[in-house]
Formats: sequence, C-alpha cells, structure tokens
Amino acid sequence: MPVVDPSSASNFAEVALEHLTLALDVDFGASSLRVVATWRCRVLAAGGAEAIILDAKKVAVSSVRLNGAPVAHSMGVESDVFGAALTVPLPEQLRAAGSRFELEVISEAGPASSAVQWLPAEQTAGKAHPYLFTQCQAIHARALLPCQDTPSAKFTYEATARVPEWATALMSAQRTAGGAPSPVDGGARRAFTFAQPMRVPAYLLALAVGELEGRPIGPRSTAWAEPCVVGAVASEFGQDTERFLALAEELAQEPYAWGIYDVLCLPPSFPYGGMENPCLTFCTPTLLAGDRSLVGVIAHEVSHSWTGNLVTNASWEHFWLNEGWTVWMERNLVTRAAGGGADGGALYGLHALCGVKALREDITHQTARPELTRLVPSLAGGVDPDDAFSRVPYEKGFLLLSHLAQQLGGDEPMRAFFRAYIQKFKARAISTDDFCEFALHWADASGRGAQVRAIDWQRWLHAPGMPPSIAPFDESLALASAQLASRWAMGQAADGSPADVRGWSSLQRQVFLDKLLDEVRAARDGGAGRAPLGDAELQRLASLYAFGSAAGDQRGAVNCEEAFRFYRLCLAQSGGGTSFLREILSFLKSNGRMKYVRPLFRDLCQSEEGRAAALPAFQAWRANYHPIAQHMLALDLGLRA
Ligand SMILES: CC/C=C\C/C=C\C[C@@H](O)/C=C/C=C/C=C\[C@@H](O)CCCC(=O)O
Ligand SMILES: [Zn+2]
Repeated sequence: MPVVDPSSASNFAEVALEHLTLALDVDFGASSLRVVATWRCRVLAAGGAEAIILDAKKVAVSSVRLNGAPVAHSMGVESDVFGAALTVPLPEQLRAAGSRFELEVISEAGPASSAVQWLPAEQTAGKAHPYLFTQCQAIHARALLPCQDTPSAKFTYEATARVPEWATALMSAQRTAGGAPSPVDGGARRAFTFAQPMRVPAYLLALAVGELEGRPIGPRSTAWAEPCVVGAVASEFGQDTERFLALAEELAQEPYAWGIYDVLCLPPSFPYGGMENPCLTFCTPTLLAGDRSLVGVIAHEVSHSWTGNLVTNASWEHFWLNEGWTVWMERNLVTRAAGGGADGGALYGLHALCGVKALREDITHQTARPELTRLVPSLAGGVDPDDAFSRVPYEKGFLLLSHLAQQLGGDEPMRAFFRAYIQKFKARAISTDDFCEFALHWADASGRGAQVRAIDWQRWLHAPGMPPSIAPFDESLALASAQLASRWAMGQAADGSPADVRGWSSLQRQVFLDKLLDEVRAARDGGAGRAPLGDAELQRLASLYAFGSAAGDQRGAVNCEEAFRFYRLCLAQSGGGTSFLREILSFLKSNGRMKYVRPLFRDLCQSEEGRAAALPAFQAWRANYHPIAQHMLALDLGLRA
C-alpha cells in the first residue's frame, strides 16, 4: 500500500534522499544558521520522477544545484504550519527509475525558525554565552532546512558544525575525530564533526550549541550540560542510564544500535520532558529532582532507541506506535530497575493507573475537537500535529497494548510478540495497518487468533474518547495515596504529620495530589459551596509534606512533578486568589516545559483574578518560551484560534 503522509508535501515515494552531508554555520549575532545540505538521491518510482519536492518552512533558499550545476527551483504557497513545497525540476537525463545524483541546497534558518530556540546569555545557567537548540518533532525539521519532512523517509548523515571558539556543538549522531574540534577562521571559530550511520527520519535531526561540558556516566554514556549544571545532571542520571540500556536490550533481545547514548540537559525553556534524539537524548532540567525520582523519563527516551527510532511511525497519524510501545517499554524498565520482577506488580500498576488518570484528563479537556482523541486521528486537511499532541497516543496506546497482552495470554507471550515485532520492522517506518496485520498473523501462529480477533479494533483505533476496556492493574500502591487524599478532603487531617507520607515514592505523592485535586474539583463543581481545603490548610499541607517551595527549603531541589500538582490544587481551590500565586508565577517564569506551563496558565484563566495575572505574565515572558510553547500557549490563552 502506498505510504501517505498528510503532513508532508514531499514526493518521498518517488525519490529517495539516502544520505545527507551537512555543513552548518552558527551565527549567534544574527540568530541565524547557514546550512549547506548535500543529498545523495535515487529515483525510486518505476515511471521515473519529474522533480524533487521538499518541505521547507520560512527558510531562505539561496542556491540549488544538481550534480554541481545550478538549477532553477520554485517555492509554493507558504502555510504558517506546513511551510511551502520547494520544487526542483529534474532534467530529462536524471528522471529515470534508479537514476542517482547529488542535490545541494544552500539555505538559512533565521530567528523566526520554529525549529530553533536562540537563547540570549541571560537565559542560560552560566549567563555568559548564548545558546541554541533545535526541536524538530513533529514537522519542524523543514524550518531548519528543506527536506523530506516525513517519518517515512530515512537517511544517514554526516555533519560539520562551525561555532564560536567558546562553544561546543552536539548533534543526534556520533562525535567523530574523538569529539575534538578543529580550529577554523584563524582560530576565531571551531568545527565539530559528526556521523550518523543509522538511517534516521528528519524529525530526529538535532543540534545544540552552547558552553557545554560532558561527564562520563557509563560505558557508552556522557551527561552534557552547562558547566554549572553538569554535576547535578551526572549525579541524577549516572546510576540508572546504563541500567536502563541493559534492561532494554534484554527486553527487546536486540542490541542497542546507536553506539553512544548521551544525555544533554537543556536550559529550562526546553518544551518537553525529553526528546529521543539518537545518540543524544535532550531533556529538561525539571528532571533534576535531586533524588533520581524522575528518571522514568530517561527510561522512556532509552526505550525510543527501539520503538520510534528503529521502528518508526509512518506518519504522525500513527504516532501511537512510537509512544504506546515506548510507554510499555518504559514501564517495564522502571519496574524491573526497581527490583519488581513481574509486569503485573504493584509499581507497574501505580504507573499504569497514573497513565489512565492522565488519559482521562486529556480526553475531558479535548471537548472542542474530540476527533483528536482517536488513537489514529486523521491529520488530513491541514491539522497541525502540535495541536493534535496529547497523552492519547501514549496512554490509550499503552492500554491497547496491555489489552493485547491479555488476549495473547499474559506478559511472557507479550514480550515474545514485542521481540518479533522489533525483528520484523526494525529500520522501517510502519502504519497501524502493518501493526494489526502482524499482530493477527502472530496471534494465529501462536494459537491466540480467536482472542486477538475478538478485540474491538475498530473502536480501539478509531473511536474518540476513553477506550472500550482497561486492563485490571494492581491498585495496592495507589490505595494509600487515595486514602490520605480522602482524609484531607473530608477535613479529617487535623492530626496530619510528615509520617503520613514517610517512605513514599514521589509517584505515590503525585497520586495523592492528583486524588486530592479530583476531590477539590468535585466539591467545587458539585455546588458544595466551598472547596474542601482552605488556603491555610494548603499551607499546612505544603509544609507538612514538603510540596512547592517548602520542598525546596527542605531538600534543596524542587520536584517539579509534585510542585506542578500542588499548584494546580491551589488554583482549583481558590483560583488567582491563592496565597501561592507569586510562587506559581515564579514557577511559570522559570520553566518552559509545556506539560506544566500549559495546564497552569489554563487553570489561572479559570478565574478573573487568575486571568488578570496570567495574561500580562505571558506577554512579559513570551520571548523566554520556546517557539512551539509560545504557539501553544497563545492557543490556550485564547490569543489565537
Ligand atoms: C496523534 C498526535 C499527532 C501528532 C503528534 C506528533 C508529534 C507531536 C509534536 O507536538 C511533538 C511532540 C514531541 C514530544 C516529545 C517528548 C514527549 O514525550 C514529552 C511528553 C510531555 C513531557 O513529558 O513533557
Ligand atoms: Zn516518547
């Protein structure tokens, strides 16, 4: 079946761009990235190809050459989300199937590129030098350079990045020349070189440039960050990274394919928890809780080395294949790393139930566009993948896989299926149909065909809303959190003490806050007249259990997952009138992770007082946020349609 990607105008099925040689020149003064991209191309279409069509968004193209000779090119109509198609007609002699040639495109990505955040020195930890980093998922690679911006088109690449002499460049690739830069421009600048011998789609291209330092944290891993942060990063991730890699290799029965697995901790404006850039996971500093309690994100990004980076969704409509499998792997890894053997264990159940809660919340929130809560949404007709992003592909995807595991006969058969899936599809880009066909084939061969055919596939894949069923997860660890939340909600916590949560994991504390938030909202929305907790009680709660700034006082580092939930509780209880408002605004000013800032801004806007604080705050700090976060926050705050 021909692969169709509604988010790309490129003719990737007709012409393969097999290898990329990149020369990048970073100009911090002008916030501009000059890109010379040389593609090794091959015509695939049996009937030949008349042109190469690339995706390009707000990049200035200054030259196009075929086999070294300048050629004409044209840009189509520019759309804000998708950019424009760059068409390069092929001369007669290059059009036939199998024809091979070189395409060179010189372009420049300026300060308005949605793929790059240019940070002034004040926005870095060291405050001495500027910084830049890219984020190409889902369709921002085209804002870096013209390319076939579809996950279906994979290529190998090599790159040279020329940067100021104080800067270090890192990419989603292996560092060549031992990672040592060579001086260029008479020593005023230096050049770093990279090679990515594995085939990657454009969304996995990544670059970061800044004053960076690396610390080894394992046989194949280095922690990278600004010098004043790198120690904290190495100690947060040093213990678990190699363990997760080894556990993942065992689970997948397939060696880690990417050589090195490094982690770069970015400045606070990084809009996501982590991004699975090959060889170099990007992560947010909000993971630096000081006690390794948020390393699950590293397990998630490690897992993408198999699910996503090796077996890749064919288009963003099939994103659940990347994320559902990765959440399944992540939960297997964190459970095993914690010493819990079986998948059905209490810890696994706690993680899964947290996921169900998150899924319910996102589905409830998506009232305006319920069709986006389908596991396989349609992105045709100009849907921006960033607008479609939610926890649905993560959590509904995980629940479908959990249901499939039940139908296959349990955890062990599921692991066998997973291993066969990786073997079958590694290095490919696949659709939901490919997955279903393989699952049915596998089930038939293992005597579980009837059970797997009994799955209501149509509803799971294509109906909006919650899934038709939820596998029975172990609720034992969630229970204590729920009981404590009920005590507070019912005003029975006058004797509350730090002992209530002693020995609890951060996840149990998060579940406690989640449950309490549910109770507060139910009381508030149910017309009970007052929410069950007053401001003074929330202050007592924060100080007894060390939430919000109280956590920072006692433990030195703030656990952002907990702080975020606590702030939502405060806003649900008393809107913008909460005595924690100043603290919440300071959290919003200093963090750009969308998982936190989007719900908090939305919560603030639920009350007059909160909205009056939120709008000027967003306007004042807008430039601090990543371009994608700015775009999404503008939607949340009703500043764009
Ligand atoms: C069905 C959805 C359609 C398309 C979505 C595809 C990409 C969405 C785009 O917005 C990029 C997402 C990047 C995500 C990166 C990391 C996440 O795992 C982070 C999750 C949130 C967090 O932990 O901060
Ligand atoms: Zn992911």
